[in-house]
Amino acid sequence: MPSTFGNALRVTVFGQSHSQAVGCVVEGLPSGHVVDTEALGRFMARRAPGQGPWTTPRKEADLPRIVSGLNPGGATCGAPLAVVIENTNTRSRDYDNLMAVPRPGHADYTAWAKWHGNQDVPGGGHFSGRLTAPLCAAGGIALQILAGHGVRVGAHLLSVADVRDEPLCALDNAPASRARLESQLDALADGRTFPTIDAAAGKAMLAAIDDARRELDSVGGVVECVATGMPAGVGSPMFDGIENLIARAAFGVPAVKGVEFGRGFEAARLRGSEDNDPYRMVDGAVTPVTNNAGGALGGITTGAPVLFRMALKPTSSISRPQESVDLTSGSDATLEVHGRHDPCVATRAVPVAEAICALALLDALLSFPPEPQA
Ligand SMILES: Cc1cc2nc3c(=O)[nH]c(=O)nc-3n(C[C@H](O)[C@H](O)[C@H](O)COP(=O)(O)O)c2cc1C
Ligand SMILES: C=C(O[C@@H]1CC(C(=O)O)=C[C@@H](OP(=O)(O)O)[C@H]1O)C(=O)O
Repeated sequence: MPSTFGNALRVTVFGQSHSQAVGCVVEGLPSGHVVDTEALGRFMARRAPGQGPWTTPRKEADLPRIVSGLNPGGATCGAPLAVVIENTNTRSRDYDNLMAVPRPGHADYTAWAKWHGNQDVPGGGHFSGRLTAPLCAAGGIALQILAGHGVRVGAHLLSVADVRDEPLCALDNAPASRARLESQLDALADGRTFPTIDAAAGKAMLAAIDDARRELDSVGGVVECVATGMPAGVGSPMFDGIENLIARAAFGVPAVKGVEFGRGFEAARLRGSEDNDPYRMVDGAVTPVTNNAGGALGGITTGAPVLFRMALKPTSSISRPQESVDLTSGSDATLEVHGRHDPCVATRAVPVAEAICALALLDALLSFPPEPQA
């Protein structure tokens, strides 16, 4: 069961929600990058559980311990970089009744169908959202390396249930829109606790999450992510394009059910004359005037911001009685899920979108850069 992705930059995640630790091994990082461990810690904290009533109450410090891959000066040294994050706050008894009765919507039944009882159920095992902690550790380092190349990545919670935030200003590539986008990213990076651009939208989202939680239910949401500063010509046609790499990584994030780029599904309702991004020469460079493509054509970057959205389903572990089956007796059963769960997983998936975006783009830059012009 390979839990690995990437080409020149390869990331393998390991661990289960209630094993001693989760972590990752990152191969192919450029050497000589001094990891800013404080910035990495701050990035990890944005994803960590136990932040408030809109997250699972499980408290974890989520300290990324880098156990290899750095030289004595703290710089990447060319060897595989390994990160370990301890699991300190597990409560496996919450899962006693789930050993035989799978939760609808979680991976309990599919894991049983594959491994016939050998799978690790508590905390969701290797399927847990907890595995996004090592993704953030690897992605947090990739973000720092990309920043050194002038690439900036930022994400926000575009919607929860029916409540929408102001969208990122990235479908238009005019200078005024680019300036507006940078100011949106500045605002999102100001240390705010809830990741919306519009604070009022954030408040309404929190209310929607709280309503669902009090009704023993959950809600889903959409995370929108952008990367600015990617040069044109990075990527590959067919199977290793920018969209392929990002989508492959995004679907590794538990609960992601859809990914779209640029105008996304809305483009299917437009005419070519509306959807095409015209070109103009700006300061001697070919520049798309608009960005319906979301920064890639033919799998290769256009130089406009790379823009994608990922849809996360509502949390499957809800406290209402649900219909399931008892796998040991082969009979129908009613299930009540106990324990600590996120009432909306999309809120904590915002830094995760940034992490997988950074990993995919750094991989693309290392694996499929533009060829030098003769
Ligand atoms: C950050 C994050 C936190 C999550 N927390 C929970 C949770 O508390 N309870 C739960 O049932 N699912 C949670 N999930 C989702 C499940 O892990 C996921 O639905 C499950 O592994 C099945 O995978 P699938 O939905 O991608 O098919 C979380 C996902 C993420 C990304
Ligand atoms: C611990 C995290 O989230 C966990 C993700 C998760 C799941 O099923 O995905 C189930 C819960 O696990 P537990 O029952 O052990 O509390 C969440 O708390 C985390 O994201 O760090």
